[in-house]
Amino acid sequence: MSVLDDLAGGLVVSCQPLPDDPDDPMRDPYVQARVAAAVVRGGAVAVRANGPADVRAIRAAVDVPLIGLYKHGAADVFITPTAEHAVEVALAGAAIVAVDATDRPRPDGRTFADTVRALREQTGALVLADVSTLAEGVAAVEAGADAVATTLSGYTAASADAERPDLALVAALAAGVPVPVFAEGRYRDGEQVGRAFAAGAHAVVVGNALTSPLWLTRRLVSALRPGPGNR
Ligand SMILES: CC(=O)N[C@H](C=O)[C@@H](O)[C@H](O)[C@H](O)COP(=O)(O)O
Repeated sequence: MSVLDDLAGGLVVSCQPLPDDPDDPMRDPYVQARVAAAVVRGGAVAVRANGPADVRAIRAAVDVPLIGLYKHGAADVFITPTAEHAVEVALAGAAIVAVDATDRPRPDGRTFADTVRALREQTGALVLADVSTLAEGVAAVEAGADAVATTLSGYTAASADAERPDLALVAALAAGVPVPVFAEGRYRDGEQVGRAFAAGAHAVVVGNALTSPLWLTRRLVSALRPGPGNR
């Protein structure tokens, strides 16, 4: 039995500050650990978290498996861009490490397969490949990924026109790769989560719609403002 089996049919909650706002007041490991404790109390089967400090704090606060990632740098590939980032977040307490597995150049010039190999040599963590297309998912599994996630659909040139959330990619991956598929990215309500499971998702990851007061408030405030379509 792998830790992935424990997540089948479950809701994973991503507990992270907003990446595009360095002054998000939620950017604090203690705060993220309390958010994680709340979502686990509410029924989350796993928590996704960014960076060794948050992963360590959350690891101490909850008993569920952690999906760790390490956002770093300003290059296109910024979700766990190197093997060193992957190892660091695994050693902080992530049972599963999420790594960008898109076909874009990586900042260290190595391949996704190199990163998977290094992580395996140094830790017991599993690898969740964050992809934006079916082809990237197939390549990631060939390179050794234990699971794939639709996290980066809508964030790459190749997926700019994809639906949001990308249920078609969930269905294509579920039919096209022999590993668990995580539906992630822009899931906002229970109806969308249900559709992801119906499309073949192993688990569904929800972030901002559950864990970011900043994102939620900005969204509501901008909907209240008079403007085209809002009158
Ligand atoms: C593209 C990127 O950087 N995604 C990140 C991945 O960890 C997070 O910023 C997202 O919040 C997460 O994927 C969950 O998605 P949403 O918050 O839409 O439910």
